[in-house]
Amino acid sequence: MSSDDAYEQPGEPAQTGQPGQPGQPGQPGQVPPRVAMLGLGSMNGAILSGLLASSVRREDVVATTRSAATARARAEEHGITVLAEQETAEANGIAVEQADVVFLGVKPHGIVSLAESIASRLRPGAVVVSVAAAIDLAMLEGALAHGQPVIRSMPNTPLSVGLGVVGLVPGRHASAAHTRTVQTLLESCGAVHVIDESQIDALTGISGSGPAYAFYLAEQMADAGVQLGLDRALAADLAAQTIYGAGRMMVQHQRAGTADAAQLRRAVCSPNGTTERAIDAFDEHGFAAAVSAAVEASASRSAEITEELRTAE
Ligand SMILES: NC(=O)C1=CN([C@@H]2O[C@H](COP(=O)(O)OP(=O)(O)OC[C@H]3O[C@@H](n4cnc5c(N)ncnc54)[C@H](O)[C@@H]3O)[C@@H](O)[C@H]2O)C=CC1
Ligand SMILES: O=C(O)[C@@H]1CCC=N1
Repeated sequence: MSSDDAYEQPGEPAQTGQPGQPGQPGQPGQVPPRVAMLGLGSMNGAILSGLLASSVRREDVVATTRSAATARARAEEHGITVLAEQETAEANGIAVEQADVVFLGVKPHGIVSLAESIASRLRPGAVVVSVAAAIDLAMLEGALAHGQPVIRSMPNTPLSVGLGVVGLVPGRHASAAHTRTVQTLLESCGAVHVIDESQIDALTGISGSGPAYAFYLAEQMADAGVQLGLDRALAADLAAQTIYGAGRMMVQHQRAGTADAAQLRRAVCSPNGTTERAIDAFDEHGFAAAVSAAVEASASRSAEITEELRTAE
């Protein structure tokens, strides 16, 4: 390793966004917020798992689904109250009545009508957090009562295991205290960045869609291992544990300021060794261009959906 590649061993990072910080809801002396999760699919389900494992009491959560069968399955899985629209026409309105924080977790095209349907049932101080791609603050605020606090967010599914990352864009009526409540809640299961709305499409391209890029890389690594003669289970575990280990190592070093991704990569590449050949192969096959195009495509699609929904209004 050359001197510019040298890196020190970091301690455990302690900074904003790390789970396990003081001041989380649910700790002694703090009243945990009451939470409503409207829609309990991949994303809201991941947030719910992360919150229940860290900072929110089961009795303080009410969730909703469309079908009764899904409501029963999710209620059993998470040990919470889940109301189904199929059985209770007012399920979403009922779920939000006592809530301090309301997560809107349906597909983008359903967010505005969902917000409109609960507008009159929300407590005036309740903060509404949309997890939807592409739905901007103007659309959200326009669907709710004047003055209702709103935060646009872009989370990712590793929140379910306490290792997510979330971008938050506070709306006009979200006070510092509202933002702090949501930030503290989500910091119990991931890193949180408060950003400007102009940055959210780019953030979506990196961290919102990004877990899929890591899973795709793992799929391809495992497939390549099988082609080299490994059995599928071994190849899949080698790929998953390698991405997990590299990710944790990179986060620790980057946050401690001891090494960045490029330095860590170079430290694996022995001169004229195996990894150097692999990185050369990546470069010959256009790896950097492919990643750049993928992030750009996700960010552009987010902006495109915003335009589609705005013109459909
Ligand atoms: N899946 C992901 O990794 C991420 C998703 N998002 C956003 O999260 C939102 C949800 O996406 P997914 O969870 O992937 O979709 P999903 O389809 O898994 O979940 C949406 C759920 O909402 C339910 N639903 C629809 N209308 C409802 C209603 N009126 N009342 C109650 N439940 C209702 C659906 O039955 C479904 O189970 C989207 O807006 C997406 O942009 C954001 C970041 C990452
Ligand atoms: O694919 C999507 O549109 C959503 C938003 C970011 C991740 N999943």
